[in-house]
Amino acid sequence: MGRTLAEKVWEQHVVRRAEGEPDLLFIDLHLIHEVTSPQAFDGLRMAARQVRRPDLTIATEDHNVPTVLGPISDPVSKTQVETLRKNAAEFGIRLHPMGDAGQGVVHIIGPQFGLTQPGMTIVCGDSHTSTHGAFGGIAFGIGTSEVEHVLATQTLPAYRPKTMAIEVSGELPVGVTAKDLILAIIAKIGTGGGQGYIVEYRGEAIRKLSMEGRMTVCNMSIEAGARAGMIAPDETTFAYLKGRKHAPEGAAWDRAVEHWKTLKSDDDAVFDKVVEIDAGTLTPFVTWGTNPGQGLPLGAAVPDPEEMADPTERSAAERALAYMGLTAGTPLREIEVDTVFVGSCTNGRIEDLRAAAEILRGRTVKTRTLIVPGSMLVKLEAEKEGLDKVFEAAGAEWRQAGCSMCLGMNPDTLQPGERSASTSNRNFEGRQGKGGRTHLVSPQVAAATAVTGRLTAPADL
Ligand SMILES: CC(C)[C@H](C(=O)O)[C@@H](O)C(=O)O
Ligand code: SF4
Repeated sequence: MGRTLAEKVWEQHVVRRAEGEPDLLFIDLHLIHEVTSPQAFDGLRMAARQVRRPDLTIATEDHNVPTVLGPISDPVSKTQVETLRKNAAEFGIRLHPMGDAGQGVVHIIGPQFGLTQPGMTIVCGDSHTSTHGAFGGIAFGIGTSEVEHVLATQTLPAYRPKTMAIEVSGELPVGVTAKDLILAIIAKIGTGGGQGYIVEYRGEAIRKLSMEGRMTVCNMSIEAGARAGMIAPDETTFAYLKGRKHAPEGAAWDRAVEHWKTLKSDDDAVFDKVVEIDAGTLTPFVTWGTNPGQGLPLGAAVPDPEEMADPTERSAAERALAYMGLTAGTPLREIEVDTVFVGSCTNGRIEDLRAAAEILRGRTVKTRTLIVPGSMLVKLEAEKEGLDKVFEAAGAEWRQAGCSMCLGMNPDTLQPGERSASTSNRNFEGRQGKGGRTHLVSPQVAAATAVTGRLTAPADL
């Protein structure tokens, strides 16, 4: 019987297997940030251990950094960042600190440097590590004790998840993006729908996505509860990687591509579960609630919990509407927002910024609008293209790289009761600041919303 892509990559990394025990996997790349690493390094110190493979480990500062130039004023954030610097120096780990040209959100810098490659196992103490699966590897988030294990041994014990195929047939209509697709997928299968699975996104619509789009899709796998998300590498993947700083070169590149071409599910591979979606039926998607599965097409209205048959779904919706300050039946297009955030590891890449700039060019924003490049390199690229000027002319704020308003761990937050349209991946209660209300959207919808002050698609402008 044929094997799935996930099974192939997994098998290639098993260094020890024993009956009734988790497999011990070799880890090809370990990404580190300031929030989930301090105790792991403390553990190493206490056990007098070294980092086994500093060459396969890379750190960046992202969650706690301010996105305006200047020092960190919050004492907790400052300590976390200083601790990471101390640990990186002591254990010999490459670090991209604030102000460094390589700094950025951990899931943006791996791919941009070509560190993220097909067929790899990649881990990080961060749930959105699934982003890297867009290159055809197995990438997943781990807890801090696992971070310590990987630092010490470059291996990780893990049980192999089941496999799910999400087949996306057809073509995304004009104006419908990878973000709309993944929001629609999560609304369909639910925030627990992927639990226990590695999802492989397949089909014509996936093949047509750029690497940026594929990363957006894989990024949010975790929001459907999946352990990881992945997409088989192809010419789009190879073209993206070629010439990047850590990509193989010359003969090594040719050998790598030969291997990468074998990384796909066999035609007769059997998935434990298959979900089918027709991309052609999709329209821009937005969330109305407090989990990423509570989403609807922008043309719909705020749903009525009374009409929900499932009691759990109904009470979740009631609570969400109360928190979000929304009334059932209100057209989503009439919801007014105070703030627009374009950024994060979901939509903080160059293509996302270009899309937002295209809409904002020659227009003026009605809301506070933060445009935050996912990395300093994205910032540089955007500035070379003059996108910063477009944003500033429209009245938006152009910032330094970081997680920013994706989560309230730095100065970019919502005030209680404030409402945002945000290109990030989580709309949980308080996610962007205590009492803040979040609508997850694509960069295109975010930019159009900034122009009107209401949830808007570019086609409405
Ligand atoms: C702070 C970190 C542990 C967290 C995560 O694991 O994802 C954050 O990145 C998030 O997006 O919620
Ligand atoms: S940008 Fe948001 S989702 Fe991504 S790592 Fe940072 S906080 Fe987590």
